[in-house]
Amino acid sequence: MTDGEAWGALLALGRQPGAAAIRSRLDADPGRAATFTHQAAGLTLDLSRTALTPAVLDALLALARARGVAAFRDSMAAGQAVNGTEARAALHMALRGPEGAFRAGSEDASAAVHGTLAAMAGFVRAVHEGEILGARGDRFTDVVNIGIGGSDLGPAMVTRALWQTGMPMRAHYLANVDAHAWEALRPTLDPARTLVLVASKTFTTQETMANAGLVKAWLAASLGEEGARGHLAALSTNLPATAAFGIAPDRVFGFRDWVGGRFSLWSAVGLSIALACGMGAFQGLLAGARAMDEHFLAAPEDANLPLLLAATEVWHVNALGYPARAVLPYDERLARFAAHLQQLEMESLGKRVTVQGAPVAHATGPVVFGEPGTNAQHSFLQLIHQGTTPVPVDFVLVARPDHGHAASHRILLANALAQAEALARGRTEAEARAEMQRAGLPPHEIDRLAPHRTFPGDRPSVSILLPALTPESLGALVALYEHKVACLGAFWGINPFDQWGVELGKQLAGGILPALAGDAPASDAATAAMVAAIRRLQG
Ligand SMILES: O=P(O)(O)OC[C@H]1O[C@H](O)[C@H](O)[C@@H](O)[C@@H]1O
Repeated sequence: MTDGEAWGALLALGRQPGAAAIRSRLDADPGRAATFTHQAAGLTLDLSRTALTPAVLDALLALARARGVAAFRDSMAAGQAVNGTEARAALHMALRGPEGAFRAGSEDASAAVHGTLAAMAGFVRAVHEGEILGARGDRFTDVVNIGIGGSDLGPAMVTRALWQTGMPMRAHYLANVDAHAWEALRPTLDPARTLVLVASKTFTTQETMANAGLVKAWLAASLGEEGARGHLAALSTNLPATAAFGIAPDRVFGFRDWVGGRFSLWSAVGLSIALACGMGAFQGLLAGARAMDEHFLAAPEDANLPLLLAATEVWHVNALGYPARAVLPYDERLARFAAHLQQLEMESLGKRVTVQGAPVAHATGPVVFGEPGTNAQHSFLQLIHQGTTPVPVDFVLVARPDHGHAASHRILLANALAQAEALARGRTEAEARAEMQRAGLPPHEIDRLAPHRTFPGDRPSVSILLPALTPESLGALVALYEHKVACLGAFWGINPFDQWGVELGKQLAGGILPALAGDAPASDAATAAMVAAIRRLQG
C-alpha cells in the first residue's frame, strides 16, 4: 500500500457514520477491554475506551508501514542522523542501554555514556559520604539545579515523583529568569551546604546563564570566589563554556549533541535526581526506560505500546480531528508529568513542514495539557465532558500507593475510573430525565434541565496503569512517551528532534533588551509602544 492509499483508507474510516462511537462498541463487545489492553515493562495500556476497531487498527498499522515508522525507529537506534536539520542522531536510548549497544557514526556512544555514569556515581557517592564537602567543611544537604526546558522539566518532574523524606539531599529547581524565583528560593538555602548544578546542553541559554551568575555571586558573597567554585558543577555538552564560567573540569559532567534537551533526563542532566534520591533510584529509572526500549525495538507492531499509543493519536488528530489531549495522572507525585510531556510532545511535534521542508498536508502535534487528578476534575474537566470538541485524555493510574491511607487511595482510583467511564459512556437525555424523576423533580424542571444534564459520551481516553510509582515504572512510562513521539514524527513525516520555533523569540529578545534599557528604539511599533509604557511606569 502506498502512503497516499494508507492515508486515504484511514481518513475514509474516520468519515464513516459512527466512526467516533465508543459507548456502543463497549456495549457490543464485553471482551473489548481484553482485546485493546497491552502490557510491557510492567505497564498496562488500555485503549478500549477509544473508538478504535480492529479495522481502524489495521489501517493505522498499514499507515505505519507505509510511512516507515519501524524503519525510522531502527535508524534512530542505529545512530543515524535522524535529526536532519541539525545533522544529529537521537540516541537517548544509549543513555540507558547496555555497554557496547549503541554507536553514533564512528563513536561508541555507549562507552561515552558509561564513562559519564561512572563519574556521576563517584561524585554522588563522595557527596553523600561526605568526602566532598562545602567550602567550610559542611556536608551538602541541598542541591540547586539551574536550567530551563529540557535541562529542568525532566529532572524536576522525576525528583518530584520519587523523592521521599529521608532521601540523601533536597533538590530545588531554578528555571525562570524572573528573579522572583531565585528570591523565593534563596532564603530557604544555606550557601555553606548548597551544591549548585548549572544544567545547560548549550551553556549559552540566556535565562540559565543569568541565574547561574546570580547564584554564583550569592555563593561567593559568603564563601569567597574560590570557595564558591567548590560548590559548582556543570551538566553540559559545551566544555569550553563551562571552563570559561569557572567550573573545575572534574566537576563537569558531559553528554553529546545526540541527546536532545527534552530527552536528556537520563544523561548528566539527571545528576540532581541521583543526588536527591540516590544513585540507585537513578539506575532504576534507567533500567525501567531500558525495559521499554527493548520492548519498543522488538515487540510486534500490534502489541508495541509506543506504536499503538502513537497510532491512537493519529486516529484522534488526523481521522477524527481532535486538536488537543489532556494528561491526567492520578498521583500527586506526578504533578509535573504533564509539564514534562508538554515540552516532550509539543516541542517535538509542533511542526508545520515535513523533513523535506514542504508544508505538511495534515494536522501534526495536538495541544497537550494536564493536571493531576482529582484536582483536574474540579477545574477543566467540564469542557472535556460537555464542551463542543472532544479532547482525548491519558489517565495514569498507580495501583499501590506509598502511604498507608488505603481509603484515600480507593477514592482517588474510583474517581479516575469514574472519569474514564463517564467520558466514554456519557449520560443520555433519557437517563438524565430518569434520574431527575427518581429525585422527584417536577416535570417542567426536568424539561428545563435535561439538556444541561445530558453528557454526549463517546469521549476517548487511554489508561496507563503502573503497579507502583517506582524508579523503574516511571522510567518505563517516560520512555513510552518518548518513543510515541518518535513514532509520530515518522507517521507525520516531520522532524521530532529539532526545535527551530523557539529561536525567533530568543533573537528578538536580544534586540529588545537595549530598548528596555532606553539605549535604542524598538523596531516593531507595538513593541515600541509597550516598551514606552513600561519605561513610564518604571519611572
Ligand atoms: O539545555 P539548554 O541548552 O540550556 O537548553 C534549554 C532549552 O532551551 C531551548 O531553547 C530549547 O527550546 C529546549 O529544547 C532546551 O531544552
